[in-house]
Amino acid sequence: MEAGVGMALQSRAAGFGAGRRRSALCGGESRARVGSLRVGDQVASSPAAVRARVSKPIVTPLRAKKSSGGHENLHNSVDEALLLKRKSEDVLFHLNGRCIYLVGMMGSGKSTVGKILAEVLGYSFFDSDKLVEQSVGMPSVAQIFKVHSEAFFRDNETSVLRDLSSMRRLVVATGGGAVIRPVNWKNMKKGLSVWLDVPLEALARRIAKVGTASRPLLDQPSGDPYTMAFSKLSTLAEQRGDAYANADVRVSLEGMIPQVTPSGANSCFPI
Ligand SMILES: Nc1ncnc2c1ncn2[C@@H]1O[C@H](COP(=O)(O)OP(=O)(O)O)[C@@H](O)[C@H]1O
Ligand SMILES: O=C(O)C1=C[C@@H](OP(=O)(O)O)[C@@H](O)[C@H](O)C1
Repeated sequence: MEAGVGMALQSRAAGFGAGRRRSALCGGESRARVGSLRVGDQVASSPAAVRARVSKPIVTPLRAKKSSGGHENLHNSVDEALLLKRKSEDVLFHLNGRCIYLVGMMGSGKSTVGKILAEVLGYSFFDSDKLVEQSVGMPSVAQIFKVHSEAFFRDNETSVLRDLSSMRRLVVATGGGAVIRPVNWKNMKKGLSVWLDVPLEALARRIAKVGTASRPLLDQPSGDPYTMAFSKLSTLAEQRGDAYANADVRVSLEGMIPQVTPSGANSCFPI
């Protein structure tokens, strides 16, 4: 593992919060750390540990927060939690410790969905953009593009994905452009790749809502944010062609479009 990326993984892991994850991710240096994660995984994969991990899905609190309350909502939440628990046990069995890589265009929800998925599965979550920022020692992807170049960012992204690919039980939100390099696919294919396929209109709406400052490929000095984002996203989608379709699984959000409100797309939660 290269020193920079190793450091980034270590500091990200150290900040991961819950003691359970800290003990799985912390300990040893660079390669040794990856090794210790594997050992921790085997321990944490016992049926009892898996049950403990999936007993507290976070989708329930998300729903509960958005609802107006009352018994019906509480019952829905309990049913959902049970359903989710059963599904996650099923998925965990088939995954057998392999990582999940979320791919998709900017704004497709890789980070948002990735955090939820990791929580539900009892996996650790990593955002490859954040790891690149940490390994380069810069606060944002935008700054890396500005001070260095897109090529420099892509090289670091490739290093991060290579390092992550030797680990287990992770959900990784990749950068939207990670799919353009075959070497990244070689690494992501060690796990299960999932393409969040969201229509460009919804992406542009989401991005216009939060602004383009953190996404240098979409950042424009002037113009209507929705129109500019839509136009750039269309060009990128065309350039990337079928690259996303290399993924093992495609989750299409086409059917969710009617639920997207003009004021924001949050009515889509949860996927
Ligand atoms: N399923 C969803 N429904 C509605 N909005 C979403 C959904 N997923 C993500 N978003 C919103 O879209 C924006 C971009 O999401 P994010 O997870 O950062 O995407 P990515 O990591 O793929 O670039 C965020 O403001 C997020 O709240
Ligand atoms: O599509 C792309 O080329 C990019 C997507 C971004 O990540 P998100 O998809 O998380 O926004 C980030 O890696 C960088 O700005 C380039």
